[in-house]
Amino acid sequence: MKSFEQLRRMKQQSPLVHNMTNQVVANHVANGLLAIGASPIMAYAKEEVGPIASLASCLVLNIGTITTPIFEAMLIAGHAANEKGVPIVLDPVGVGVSRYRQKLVKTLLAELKISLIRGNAGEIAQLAKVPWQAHGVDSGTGQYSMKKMAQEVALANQSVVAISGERDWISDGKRLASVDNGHQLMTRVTGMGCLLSGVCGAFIASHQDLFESTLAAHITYGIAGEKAAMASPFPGSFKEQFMDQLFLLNEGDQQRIKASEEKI
Ligand SMILES: Nc1ncnc2c1ncn2[C@@H]1O[C@H](COP(=O)(O)OP(=O)(O)O)[C@@H](O)[C@H]1O
Ligand SMILES: Cc1ncsc1CCOP(=O)(O)O
Ligand SMILES: [Mg+2]
Repeated sequence: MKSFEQLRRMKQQSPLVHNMTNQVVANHVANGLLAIGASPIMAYAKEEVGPIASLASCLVLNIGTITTPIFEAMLIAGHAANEKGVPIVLDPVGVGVSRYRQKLVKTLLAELKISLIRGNAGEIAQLAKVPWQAHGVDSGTGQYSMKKMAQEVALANQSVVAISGERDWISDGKRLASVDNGHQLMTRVTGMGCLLSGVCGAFIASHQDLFESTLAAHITYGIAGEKAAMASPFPGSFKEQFMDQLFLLNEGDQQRIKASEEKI
């Protein structure tokens, strides 16, 4: 796994990541992307999202506080990105909480070519149509195999799928990997999944292989979480430490990798 080589390449390129994210986390996502070495831009107006998505290195669509005008702008941005071959990440935040979100996500998946669908177990379970007790925007609980869910949703949508949690699962339908890096405190700060979606976008933008770059993003992000938790055991200071650790990630952290690829 050449995760840190990919991190270095990403930093060199400093990809422009166009985020159409939610109101809760926009600042957190922009700061995290800057800390790790990417270049964020947030833009939502239908009049400008097409040109911005066309010149970006990646487009991230996050439905966390979606409204109909933003949804319509996402379609414009998405079509522009697809036309130029700009990869799209979809974070279906809380897709299980309302029929409205389900309908919007269905349309996004039908109309756009999405490179990566990244969400927690509750969100991906909703897309997989398997029983799950999601808890608002949090993952909740369920019995269905996460690795099966990742594979199935990847095959159904012809995209890479990443499910986050204590163990992350990444699949493109043919390959499957798990990542055990990360720390429980990451669930005590809002926007940690949303920022991960942005970071995945930055890695994908800088590498040819979607599966490998998604894996590298999860590994490095999880390691930053572990290092931040060593320095601060409480959510407020953890959040600040986490930003610092995104900035400090380097090849010396290689030995912290806890990930494996499985044959399927
Ligand atoms: N229990 C946990 N232990 C370790 N890391 C976790 C745990 N839960 C989530 N993470 C990490 O936190 C990050 C955000 O994941 P998650 O909380 O599932 O996303 P979301 O905020 O979208 O629900 C990921 O990097 C994931 O690996
Ligand atoms: C709390 C909340 N409500 C709507 S979006 C949002 C943020 C979700 O962030 P994350 O999925 O990264 O935990
Ligand atoms: Mg989330």
